Amino acid sequence: MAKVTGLDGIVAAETDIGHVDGENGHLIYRGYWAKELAVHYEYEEIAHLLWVGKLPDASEKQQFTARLASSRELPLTVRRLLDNIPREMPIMSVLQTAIALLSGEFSWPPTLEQAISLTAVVPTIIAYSYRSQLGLAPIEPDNQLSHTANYLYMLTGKQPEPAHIKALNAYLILGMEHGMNASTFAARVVLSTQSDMASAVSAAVGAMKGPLHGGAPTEVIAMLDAIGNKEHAEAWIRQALERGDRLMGFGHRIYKTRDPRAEALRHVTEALSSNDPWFDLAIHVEKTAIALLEEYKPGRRLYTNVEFFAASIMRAIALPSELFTPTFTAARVVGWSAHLLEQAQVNRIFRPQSVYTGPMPE
Ligand SMILES: CC(=O)SCCNC(=O)CCNC(=O)[C@H](O)C(C)(C)COP(=O)(O)OP(=O)(O)OC[C@H]1O[C@@H](n2cnc3c(N)ncnc32)[C@H](O)[C@@H]1OP(=O)(O)O
Ligand SMILES: O=C([O-])CC(=O)C(=O)O
Repeated sequence: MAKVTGLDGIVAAETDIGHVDGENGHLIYRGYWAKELAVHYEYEEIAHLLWVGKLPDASEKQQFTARLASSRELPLTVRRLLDNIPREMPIMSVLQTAIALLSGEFSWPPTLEQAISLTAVVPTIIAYSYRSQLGLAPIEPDNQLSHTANYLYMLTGKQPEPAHIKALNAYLILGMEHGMNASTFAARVVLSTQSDMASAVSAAVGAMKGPLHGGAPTEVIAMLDAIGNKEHAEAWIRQALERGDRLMGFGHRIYKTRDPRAEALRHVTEALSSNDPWFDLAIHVEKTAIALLEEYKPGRRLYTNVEFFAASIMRAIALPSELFTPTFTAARVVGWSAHLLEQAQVNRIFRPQSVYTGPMPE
């Protein structure tokens, strides 16, 4: 019998939120192409779409944006925690701990209000923790700025460039939702025990940080730095594949063609990075890697995933690599909480089976 691993092909839930069509390379959020939403709408509007089920009209958008902005401040308990946590703790671990702390104020069943307050506070926790690691004073949120602009502002203390806001907004929207990926599944499993939304999101953050999931873009930068220039790309990738290493930013359980988010992010990055030799190298490495993956892993259909160009876009807007996975988390918290609201509507505890392969008693 074939080894049972990874729940490959198993349907764990029905959802109205997002659809990942892996054969055709399509991603749909509640009936809309995600790649279109990313360039025509703002973070707040797509959060509304994913949580409430429809795009907001102008007055709904205004009210909803104000609601989200008014929840950005850190609760005192979280501020105290962040002031006392060791500085060298990775930001994802800080985030996981801070969200777990908030679970004391959350209870079953999950609500839209809870989704708003968690989503609003995640960028503040990231920026507070990032600045504290650098020995810098925190920047209070500016409620006149959009969710995306305020995140960049809290990181740097400077008014962000419009082109950076636009690019980050597109990335955050494309990162919000992706069906039953590992972190969303983890969140739904925790909530299915009638635990609270913050505990479920804290578990999702733990799943997100692994290098096979949301931790990959940092490794993409490391790979490109190690390759260094176009002339070394082929030899470097061959050696990696011969050692049995995985190329970060390539391969996907569902996409058997190019991830549509990679395509969309490549276009957004191109607009910011014309004449950037690093981006030129990234394009060359992508092409070389796809060809070599087919040579070393024939028939596995391994293509670029979102993380390859997530790394490029975050680098292009001058985010340091330790912020890559936290920034992805600031996007995905919307999808997690949308799934948790949905899970509560149809809840039944998740309890798959295992096949016992150990010895039996004498
Ligand atoms: C937001 C996201 O989470 S996007 C994904 C981000 N993660 C990465 O970029 C990490 C690199 N990619 C991977 O490790 C994988 O492709 C995953 C984790 C994304 C998907 O894994 P799975 O669907 O379980 O694929 P699985 O591990 O079964 O791989 C199938 C085959 O392709 C190979 N393969 C898969 N991805 C890669 C890769 N990136 N580099 C080299 N080989 C790979 C495997 O070694 C395996 O080969 P085999 O048949 O000889 O054993
Ligand atoms: O769907 C997956 O398995 C991983 C992924 O791309 C995501 O979570 O965005």
